[in-house]
Amino acid sequence: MADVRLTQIKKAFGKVEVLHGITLDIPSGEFISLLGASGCGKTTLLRIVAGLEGVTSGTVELAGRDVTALPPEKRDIAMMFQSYALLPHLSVSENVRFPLRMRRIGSREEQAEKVRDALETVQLGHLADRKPTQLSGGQQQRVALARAIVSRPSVLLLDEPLSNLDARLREDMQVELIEIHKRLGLTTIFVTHDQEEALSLSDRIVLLNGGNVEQQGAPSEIYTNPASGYVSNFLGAANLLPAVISETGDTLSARLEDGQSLPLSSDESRRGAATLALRQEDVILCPEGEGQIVGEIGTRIYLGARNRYVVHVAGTEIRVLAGTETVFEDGSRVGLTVDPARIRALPQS
Ligand SMILES: Nc1ncnc2c1ncn2[C@@H]1O[C@H](COP(=O)(O)OP(=O)(O)OP(=O)(O)O)[C@@H](O)[C@H]1O
Repeated sequence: MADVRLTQIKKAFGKVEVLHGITLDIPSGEFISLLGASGCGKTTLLRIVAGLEGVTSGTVELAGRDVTALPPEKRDIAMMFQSYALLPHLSVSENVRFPLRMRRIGSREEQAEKVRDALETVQLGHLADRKPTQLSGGQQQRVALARAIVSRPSVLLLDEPLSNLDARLREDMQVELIEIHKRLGLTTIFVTHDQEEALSLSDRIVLLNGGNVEQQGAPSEIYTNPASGYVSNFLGAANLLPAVISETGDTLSARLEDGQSLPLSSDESRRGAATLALRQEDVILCPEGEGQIVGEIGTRIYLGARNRYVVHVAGTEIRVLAGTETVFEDGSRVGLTVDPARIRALPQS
């Protein structure tokens, strides 16, 4: 059964409609990410699930119960925000206990035990008596997470919870989130505008665009099968090249704007004007004349274990991730090869 069911959710602020009829079923225990550019409506949708924002029309059901008209405290959910808002005058354990006190959940002893459990889960048991100001940013974030999970809500809502952390801490917290999710099995809705974070954490990604669902699916599915140029572009993974697809005898090829052609897999069903999506790691650079097409190196960006090249090809620029064994100099002509099975043909954008 779906743990969270959103049906035709519309939301307007004044005369401006920002959600245009979102329908989503989230099964129990799933980790789902709402991904999308700033202003696409992610936070508004999350606040609607939490009950912090009303809907203009549509329904919110939690565990089969219509909660559309219920206030947040009557919904079995917890939310963790980007600004984790710990109470500075309370100790770590008192902060974590706070929602239990507010909702009058359990006796004092039961509350103390739940707090200990939650702090152990985020590995902060040893800091229970500290004040938030005596903690690092990452530790404060973990206290906020403990506070969100202490009442064992059936649904956990996370609004960009890692965006205030530096890159290293962020990675640690991502791993921790995955582990906690596995251990507790909470249905989790995670809002982010960071595609890598969404790809690495989620069972399913829902990509929003301007208040509509643009595409949803497992991370690998969305990554390898973007339904539109927008998705492909948003995932930051693919280069988009205009092309015309045609068949000559048994061979299928895509003619680029400068007349060069790339072979396509015979499985490709699209014909005519299209947009090719080539992922940066799928384009192989080689000496000019050895590739399927030619281009010219614009810039090389050194990334440590890899190089990223900007390559001018067919009147546009594409990005290519390559190893460091061979270095191609700026301005040199190169060949480019792509396995036809790795090329996606999207509608013309
Ligand atoms: N209380 C409000 N009153 C009026 N407009 C609002 C209100 N809250 C949000 N909006 C508008 O609704 C749209 C969606 O906002 P929302 O915060 O949901 O986007 P978001 O995808 O979470 O963006 P971000 O990643 O920047 O937080 C935006 O255009 C925003 O300006």
